[in-house]
Amino acid sequence: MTKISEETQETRTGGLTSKPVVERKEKQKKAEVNNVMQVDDLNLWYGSNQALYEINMDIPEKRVTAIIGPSGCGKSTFIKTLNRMVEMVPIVKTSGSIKYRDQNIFNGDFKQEYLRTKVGMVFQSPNPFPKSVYDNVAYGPRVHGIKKKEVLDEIVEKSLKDAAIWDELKDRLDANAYGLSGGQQQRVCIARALAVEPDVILMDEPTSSLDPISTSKVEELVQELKKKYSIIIVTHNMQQAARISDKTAFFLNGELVEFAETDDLFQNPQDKRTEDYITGRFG
Ligand SMILES: Nc1ncnc2c1ncn2[C@@H]1O[C@H](COP(=O)(O)OP(=O)(O)OP(=O)(O)O)[C@@H](O)[C@H]1O
Repeated sequence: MTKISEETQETRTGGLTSKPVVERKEKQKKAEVNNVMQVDDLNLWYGSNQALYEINMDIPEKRVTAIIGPSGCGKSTFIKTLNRMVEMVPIVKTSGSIKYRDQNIFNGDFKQEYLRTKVGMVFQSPNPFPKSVYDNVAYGPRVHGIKKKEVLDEIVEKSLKDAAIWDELKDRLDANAYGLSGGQQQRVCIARALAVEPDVILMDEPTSSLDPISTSKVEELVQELKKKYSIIIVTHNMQQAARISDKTAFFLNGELVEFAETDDLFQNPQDKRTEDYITGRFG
């Protein structure tokens, strides 16, 4: 049973990024997929309020994994747990384990700085520093001790190219990032995340504040980025999840209700709650 109509599928793709469903499925079947992160029995509490319940999830390498679900279901909490940013809230407690490349990130000897380098994050609203485009992108490498101008130049160029914004900005590297459009700012923030050579990129509703053209640029970029990086993207927009992700996780009230290949989840959901959500009966 097709849950999203042909017409919606046409509208949502706009002919930009999607491949025929059958072709995509074939590709996925052929490809051997490793996991970059593995979440086991994860629970999380804000003080006495439990926000995540017994989450088990293997996150595939070099794929786009979408997290969907109604407001307050724990999507942001979940992805911020993957790089332990959630623990910036002092009342947070967790149990269970999250492995990044087979090492438990909650272990005392797992360096948080290393985790944040390897598991980068892009936020809902573009948040460039009030500095030049160049300094924004060079910020992380400088913090990591890279000082040589030639090396920084190379990193800045490569990161902006990988974020598909080099051509637009190569003559404006000294311009203040605040003066860019929202969509350009978001791609500079993606370049800033890429500059420290992450492995996983967490994106928390990265297009929710962008116009449709900037949104489609970021969506196209995500398709490019997954060739090198593993991407986990929170989105309120089910059409976006269907357009750009390989796997989708549906969260509800802090539980992971269903996690499947995106086409399967949208076309043949196994749980009634998933079906009700994707067909718009709630949320
Ligand atoms: N800093 C915090 N302190 C206490 N409770 C919090 C905090 N952040 C989130 N929560 C609670 O945790 C639960 C999950 O929130 P979270 O923001 O992860 O959901 P979400 O699915 O990302 O929502 P939205 O789609 O609205 O962004 C909610 O009940 C929320 O109130």
